Amino acid sequence: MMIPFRKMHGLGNDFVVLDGRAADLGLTPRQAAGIADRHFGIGCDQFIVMEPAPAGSDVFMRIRNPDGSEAGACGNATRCIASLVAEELGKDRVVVRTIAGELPVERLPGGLWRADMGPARLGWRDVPLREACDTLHVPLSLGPVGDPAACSMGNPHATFFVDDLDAIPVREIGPRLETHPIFPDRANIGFAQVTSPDHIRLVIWERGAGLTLACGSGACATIVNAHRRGLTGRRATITMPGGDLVMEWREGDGHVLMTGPVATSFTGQLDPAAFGA
Ligand SMILES: N[C@H](CCC[C@H](N)C(=O)O)C(=O)O
Repeated sequence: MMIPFRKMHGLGNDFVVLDGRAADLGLTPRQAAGIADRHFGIGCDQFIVMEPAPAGSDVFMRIRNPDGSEAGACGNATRCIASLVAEELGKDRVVVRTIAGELPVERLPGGLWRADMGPARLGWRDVPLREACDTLHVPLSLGPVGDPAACSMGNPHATFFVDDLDAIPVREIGPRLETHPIFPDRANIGFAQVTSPDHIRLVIWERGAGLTLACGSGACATIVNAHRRGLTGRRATITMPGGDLVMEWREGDGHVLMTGPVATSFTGQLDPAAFGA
């Protein structure tokens, strides 16, 4: 049985998007992993399925990494899915629901979308961490990095602030930090170089996906952790290999606003049975 898919990305953080709203697609984790495989499948950083909208939202977004793990947040995909549903509904503002909450997203001029990614969760149990500790200074170091700040955006993030981002061996230390026992659910690992009070360079080793060109929830965690550390204001542009996101950690409710582009690369049809049982 052939089913339609859409290949999308946000700053090169790419997704295969399927629509499971009319009927459960019945995909197995093995089929999802096969579709996400860059050699034997279509290839993507995350595998996204749209599911029926719970009350108070316009769509439910199910997020899986290529390793099959489910995630509670995906900022770049949130903008992409919002743009699809907004077009369908003829609206400029929609609500995307994930397992972590309701995310209002609005269309801005110039093809940009601003997502309210909800509040940053700052407690050690929120991240989560293995034991009680100050999430502003997590007792962890490896090679040239150490002393990260940690928070959750519905998924776990640790941010290492560095002086020279280009000197960090991300591919070597990223996977070791992702799976460090201090993170019982693993973690997305951000390496951030603050270049001014309103600009940060960021590279992310993503949980369950590895090195990506951009990470929306990672950018959210970075602006939060940078401001908590007194390194930036509440607003900053975050430059990742795939491009820029404009970020704000809003005063008052502590929600994180993320503004950036969306793109469709191509659409097609696929047969799930071709990717295993
Ligand atoms: N790898 C992440 C999910 C995708 C996050 C990223 N693509 C984004 O844009 O936020 C995790 O396991 O929590």
